[in-house]
Amino acid sequence: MRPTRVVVALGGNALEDKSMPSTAEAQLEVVKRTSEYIADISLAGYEIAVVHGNGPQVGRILLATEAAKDVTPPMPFDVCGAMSQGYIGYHIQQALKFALKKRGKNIPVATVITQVVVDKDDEAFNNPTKPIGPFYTEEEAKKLAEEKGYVVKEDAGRGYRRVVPSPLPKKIVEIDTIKTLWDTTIAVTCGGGGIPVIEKEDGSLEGVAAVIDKDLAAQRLAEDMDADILLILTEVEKVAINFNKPDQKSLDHMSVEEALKYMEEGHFAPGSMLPKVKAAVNFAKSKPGRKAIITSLYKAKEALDGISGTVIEM
Ligand SMILES: Nc1ncnc2c1ncn2[C@@H]1O[C@H](COP(=O)(O)OP(=O)(O)O)[C@@H](O)[C@H]1O
Ligand SMILES: NC(=O)OP(=O)(O)O
Repeated sequence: MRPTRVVVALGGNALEDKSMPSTAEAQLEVVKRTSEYIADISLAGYEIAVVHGNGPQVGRILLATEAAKDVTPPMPFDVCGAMSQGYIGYHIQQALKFALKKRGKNIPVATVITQVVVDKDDEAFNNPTKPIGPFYTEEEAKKLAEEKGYVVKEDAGRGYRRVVPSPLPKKIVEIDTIKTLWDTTIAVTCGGGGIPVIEKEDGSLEGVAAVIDKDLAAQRLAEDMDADILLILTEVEKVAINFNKPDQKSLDHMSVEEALKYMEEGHFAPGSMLPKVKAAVNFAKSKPGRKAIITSLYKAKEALDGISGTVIEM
């Protein structure tokens, strides 16, 4: 029997600690901590690939390149996405390799700079929803909207952020490379949801200004790799209904049918929990036996052991 295949999607708290400065050095410290949890999953015998977010990081790269426009030409949006995959992947490679080594496991870890095809007519291009970069006050946000033409939105009660289009992931361009690597290597792939590209009539690809949701890209990857489990790691141990209300109730399990009903009732915030539940539902119903788990990074191993997290299955 082949080992259980798990696609791990890492949320923002796996890369950043809000109490630390938003520097590359601080990110590496957090990634070292995160890698201990991922290495434990690998040590337990699961075959894994790692997907990560990039909202704060790609936003900061864009700000830096805009701010430096008088000294060097600004980088296009898709290139900023590629840069975010590169430096986050580098940190994961370094930290995860070491965490595995400490556990006596000599497994290669490699980042695949990944392009993901989106539909050029995706309606997301007319309705930006994906928050990127830092948080702003309402006043700062209004000023940025006026001066730079940013679209800004309130982000789940946490402040204002720039939002960009987030089209659906259709096809992972480098999937054959990921399949080739799978048996020998932990691939860090589809970072930041993948660099969004559109297919042109002549078959060539062109990068576009957008950020794909990494949980939906992880779902695409999990299906393409015939994974058994999509493990979505975030800040909360379990998904809740009536979230942040006096009658909040954490869930150990949701059938696909229940999840769809809760979605319709508005229990999951758009831009945070909703895409995770959508990705989980899509994966769970894509083939019998597949399941998704949403839990915190710190409970990841326990969730795989069946004693934590919210399981979503048919
Ligand atoms: N129904 C819900 N149950 C649990 N958490 C929820 C719910 N609705 C919104 N959330 C919020 O969603 C957050 C996860 O989304 P987000 O921080 O955007 O993800 P990521 O970990 O990928 O960066 C949780 O930490 C929680 O604050
Ligand atoms: N690309 C993406 O989904 O990033 P975040 O998880 O940081 O929002």
